Amino acid sequence: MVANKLLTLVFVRESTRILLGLKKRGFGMGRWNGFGGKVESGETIVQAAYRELKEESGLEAKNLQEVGLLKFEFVGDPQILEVHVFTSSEYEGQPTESSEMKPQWYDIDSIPFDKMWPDDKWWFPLLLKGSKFSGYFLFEGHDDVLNYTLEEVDSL
Ligand SMILES: Nc1nc(SCCc2ccccc2)c2[nH]cnc2n1
Repeated sequence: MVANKLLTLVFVRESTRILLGLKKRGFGMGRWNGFGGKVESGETIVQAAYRELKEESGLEAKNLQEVGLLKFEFVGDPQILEVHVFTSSEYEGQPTESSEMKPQWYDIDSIPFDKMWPDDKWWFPLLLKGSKFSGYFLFEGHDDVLNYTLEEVDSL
């Protein structure tokens, strides 16, 4: 059994808009996404979520809530990405460009799905309506989802 790679993904949400970041390099470069990254040894998943948001956006979240668990498998790659998705509605600071991400507010009615990971269009509506969700996506390359499962859950 290959150990999953633990990752975090944080979306800061206001009533009518959500903060996304344009990934400037590395995995997912050129796509708008939430803020996140690897869980380092010696920190919890939640601590990693706070840390990565601060590092990548300049924002200090005050109330992270875990809302989703997503697993991504890529054909030919034994490592499965296990992404813990969080939202925050209270934060301090101003969105600040980092080496990794260029932040921008998007109205929740005009999310740029064509410039995001292809799976997002399926689970983002669940995030926006406040559901908790769990999903698995099998990718071939970074653009094609071969199959997926996605369900709303009562608890993660
Ligand atoms: N939205 C979304 N995000 C990711 S990776 C998120 C976790 C991450 C990884 C590396 C740096 C920062 C954040 C995805 N992978 C496959 N589909 C996907 N959809």
